[in-house]
Amino acid sequence: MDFSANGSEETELYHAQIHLYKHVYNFVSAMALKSAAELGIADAIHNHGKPMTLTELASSLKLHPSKVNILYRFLSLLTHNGFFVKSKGEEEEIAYALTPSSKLLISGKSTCLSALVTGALHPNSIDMWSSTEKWFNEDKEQTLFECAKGENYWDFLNKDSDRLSMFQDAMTADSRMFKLALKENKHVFEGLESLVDVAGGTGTVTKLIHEAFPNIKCTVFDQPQVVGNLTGNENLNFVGGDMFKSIPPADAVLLKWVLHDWNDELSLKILKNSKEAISHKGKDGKVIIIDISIDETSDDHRLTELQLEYDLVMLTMFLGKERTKTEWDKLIHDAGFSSYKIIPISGFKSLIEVYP
Ligand SMILES: C[S@@+](CC[C@H](N)C(=O)[O-])C[C@H]1O[C@@H](n2cnc3c(N)ncnc32)[C@H](O)[C@@H]1O
Repeated sequence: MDFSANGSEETELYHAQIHLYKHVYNFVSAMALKSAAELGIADAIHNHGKPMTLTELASSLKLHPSKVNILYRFLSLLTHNGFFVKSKGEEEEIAYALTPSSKLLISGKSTCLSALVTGALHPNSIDMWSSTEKWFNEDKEQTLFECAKGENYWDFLNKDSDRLSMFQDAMTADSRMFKLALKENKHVFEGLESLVDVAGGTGTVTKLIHEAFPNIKCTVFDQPQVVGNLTGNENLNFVGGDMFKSIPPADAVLLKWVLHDWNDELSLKILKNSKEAISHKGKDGKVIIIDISIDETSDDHRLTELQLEYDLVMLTMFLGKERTKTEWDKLIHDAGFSSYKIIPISGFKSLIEVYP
């Protein structure tokens, strides 16, 4: 479409329409990506060892012949969106190759994010969005999830072991990416004798820390139903409990992807309990927070958009929030800590070292 009639009212209108439609249909791109993860397209191309033609791909995915053209249409959008690239295969047929983004869907790799894609886009997480109107109009403090399903997300998960494992698998996928951040930020953990990973899930992050620093006594602390059946070794143990009551003592408390689940009042409680847990180390203890820190001055539109989208996910699921630098500053000081340092890691998250 030609918008060369610069500045005309029509041009502005067309731009506005495209902008609006683009945002309306963003969900189609998300769902096409989910289909790619479910079908295992990246695995098929990876296992083939070279770009695959549509026919090869459809046959490897064991699709019914009537679905080959449907696969082609999905691949067209996914290719446009940067998940595949087209090249010329043998006999000049178009073949599809992986890109850095679709390589994140190869199963068995430490960087595989398929479980995050399918978990985040599962009806369990998506259905609630049809209740936003009711949520806005109800005179009640509750999450959108609660408004839609009649119970909070944690109760919903805890009722069904398949749901709980799906959630933990999504978290595990995200946590595995931490390996890179750990490599780049070894100094944060050097010199520690003990560490407690609070709300550490099934321990993916702790295991990576344990691998890199086998001498640190690591504890994964989470709800009893999450860690109850897990066993570790001499320097890696699992403890069930409630972080709002107390946290096991250690030189350092790790809070990865935790504080964004909670509002300021509850986050303060977790931070104060964390301060208590490191109190035996005096000024040498520390709390390590891994979460998003929104930089309001950033001109990276895509990054800020992702961070703000995460903020709405946290709000709707948990009444939690992604915090700006200013909000972190206030929360950390309100919890009684004296100083902190924000280190950007893994693209859109930050590691915040907090000192008593
Ligand atoms: C978003 S997940 C983060 C898991 C992990 N830190 C990670 O990055 O993969 C939040 C975790 O908080 C745990 N949790 C929720 N309430 C808790 C409580 N009261 N005490 C301890 N853990 C809790 C959940 O079981 C879940 O594993």
